[in-house]
Amino acid sequence: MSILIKNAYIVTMDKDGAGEIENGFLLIENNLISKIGDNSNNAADSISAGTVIDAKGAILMPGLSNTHTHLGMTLLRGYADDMALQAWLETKIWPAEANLTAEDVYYGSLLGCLEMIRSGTTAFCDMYFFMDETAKAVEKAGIRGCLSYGMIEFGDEEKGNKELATNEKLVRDWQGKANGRITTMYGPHAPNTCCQSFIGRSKEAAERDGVGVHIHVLETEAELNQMKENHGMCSVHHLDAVDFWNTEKIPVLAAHCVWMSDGDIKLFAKKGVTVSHNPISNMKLASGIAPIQKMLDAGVSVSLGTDGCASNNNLNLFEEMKTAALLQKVGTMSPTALPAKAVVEMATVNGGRVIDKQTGVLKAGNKADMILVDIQKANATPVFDVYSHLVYAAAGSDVKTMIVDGKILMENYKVLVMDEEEVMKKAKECAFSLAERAKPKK
Ligand SMILES: O=c1[nH]cnc2c1ncn2[C@@H]1O[C@H](CO)[C@@H](O)[C@H]1O
Ligand SMILES: [Zn+2]
Repeated sequence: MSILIKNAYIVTMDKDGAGEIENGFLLIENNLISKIGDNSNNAADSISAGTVIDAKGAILMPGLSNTHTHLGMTLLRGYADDMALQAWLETKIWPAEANLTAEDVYYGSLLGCLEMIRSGTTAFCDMYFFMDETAKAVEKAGIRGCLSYGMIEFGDEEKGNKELATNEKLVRDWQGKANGRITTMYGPHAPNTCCQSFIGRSKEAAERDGVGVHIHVLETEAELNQMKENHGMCSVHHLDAVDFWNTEKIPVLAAHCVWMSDGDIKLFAKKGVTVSHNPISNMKLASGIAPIQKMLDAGVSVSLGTDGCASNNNLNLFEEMKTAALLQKVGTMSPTALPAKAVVEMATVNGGRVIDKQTGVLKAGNKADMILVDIQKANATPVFDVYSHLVYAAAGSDVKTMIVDGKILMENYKVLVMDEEEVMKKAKECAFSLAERAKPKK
């Protein structure tokens, strides 16, 4: 199987390599990129391929990576808004989740995959329940998923053992499946919903199994205050005591990181932790503004995430890129903070690196995960600077074609891997039935 894409404006995101190629070609053989180059002299004409895509009028770039989602929560899009995080979780979200079924999570996940395909996201890191169902949805949709089970034990050892066993089963059953598109992590939920020793144990299990860890950390000021009151230190230092941030053996992914001190940032830089910045969720729940420019200056690898659809309320990383840039500028009162190219790097290179080292950059030998962004549109006229266009003017709905692992998932706006109408219909049925079951009993 080979695919040749030609006449594209290629944004490789390869710092040491090709950079941008105004009129380029890219050859895919099986699931890998085998060649990439300049086509202004029609060099691609001598290459034969099974499928040829003429990408004139489009940007070819690495697919985006969404490093923090709860995919099953797409069913709860718009279910509870305009609330503070703790009240939102305790009075609305957790009671609804208590009624979730496997079928709900399957269709919620499939709907999430569909939305990601339509808006340019080729890979994501998830933390939720019924993860077999999310894995099945990822298998069908053709994208790349790094799946963790959201473990919550509230200091209860017996519950903790069960939670660890459930996550372990996910790792055993799915790690490396679907030609490596499905990978797994351990997902201790947060430092204020899991105790320190449990989080330490989940890190040990992850190292034993050779997979990463994914956690929420310092999302709210309330968490910071609670940790200081109960343990005399912030969540980052509390978990450093069990060596949680050590990335020598496995990747460590920390979502939110809004209330990080300068010392926390230094520690993350030194340890090599990947941060998932979720600006829209942080704004919607009024959690605060994460110090992203400071993190980048300190050398922390920062990626982008949407969080679940109940706190965003979509999975559109183009919106997230623009919001990230704007929020940093207003947060630091500096218009030069978080410039466009740095944001694109977060959504591609940095996110890709934590999911699969062979993704996030278009270069020979990497996996063939990429998108075509349509620029024959009013909102793309003119394009002076491609990064500025992608962050400030482009929309998720401008993504016209997606290839993951060498397979075309969407071509010229047509999704090839599922019946869209059917998926939306089923997801809607599941969502309304779930809301009905979650109503308080009289
Ligand atoms: O922003 C958030 N902060 C903390 N928890 C969250 C957030 N969004 C979703 N969940 C919750 O995390 C668990 C995942 O396993 C779920 O209970 C989900 O509702
Ligand atoms: Zn979350």
